[in-house]
Amino acid sequence: MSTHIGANKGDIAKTILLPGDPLRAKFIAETFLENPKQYNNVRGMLGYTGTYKGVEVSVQGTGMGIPSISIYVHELIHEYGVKNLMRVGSCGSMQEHVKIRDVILASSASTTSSINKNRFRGMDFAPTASFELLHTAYTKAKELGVNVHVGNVLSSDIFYDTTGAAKLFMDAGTLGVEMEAAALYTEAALAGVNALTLLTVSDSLITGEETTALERQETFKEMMKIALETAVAMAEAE
Ligand SMILES: O=P(O)(O)O[C@H]1O[C@H](CO)[C@@H](O)[C@H]1O
Ligand SMILES: O=c1cc[nH]c(=O)[nH]1
Repeated sequence: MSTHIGANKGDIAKTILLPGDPLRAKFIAETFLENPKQYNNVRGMLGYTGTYKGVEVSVQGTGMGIPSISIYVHELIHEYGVKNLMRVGSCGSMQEHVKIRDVILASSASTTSSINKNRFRGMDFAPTASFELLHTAYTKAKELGVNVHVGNVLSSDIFYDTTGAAKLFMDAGTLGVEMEAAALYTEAALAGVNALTLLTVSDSLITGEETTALERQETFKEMMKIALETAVAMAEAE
């Protein structure tokens, strides 16, 4: 096992879905995977491996925020050899044309976190999605008829942000706000593996609308299907 994941080498698939919420990991495993086996319960951060359309896929909760996802992604890549990492999360819309229940594919992620400033000695690294995963996921989203947007998101360190930072990023066309994509992209880039963030819009910073828990579960299914179909396409392309 690694420090935070109680799996043996070989227990975790090459391609993984990463929801922030460990119960979303359980839901994905139980709803979509054949023969899901739970490989992790350390800190209640559930992880499972099963198959989807014959392709081995894992799903691992990552918790909320950059420090938490950074730990899981680092161990998944460096201790378990994971190569394709797809975050499946929720976000707040920052643009009028991005509606509740739409899906965003984050081509890039700005951040209010200082983590990359520290890593890159005060210089700005641009956390970017893998083109192959992004292109494949966009194609699958269109095939599934999902209302999808592609663009920049903001990975914020503060959920209840009263600093006014959100407005600066909105004015620059940022599509939505969440809390992890910039870290996922940076960890993946440093290791030379593929990463993508898919987000379902759960609320709007513009209108104040929110989805109910049930609505969120149902509409999150579209994002989950896009990610799983992308996993199959990546396996077929090998
Ligand atoms: O739904 P998840 O994947 O947790 O993502 C979003 O929800 C959490 C905040 O409620 C943060 O983790 C944010 O990034
Ligand atoms: O980080 C998040 C996630 C969902 N909605 C938000 O407004 N922020």
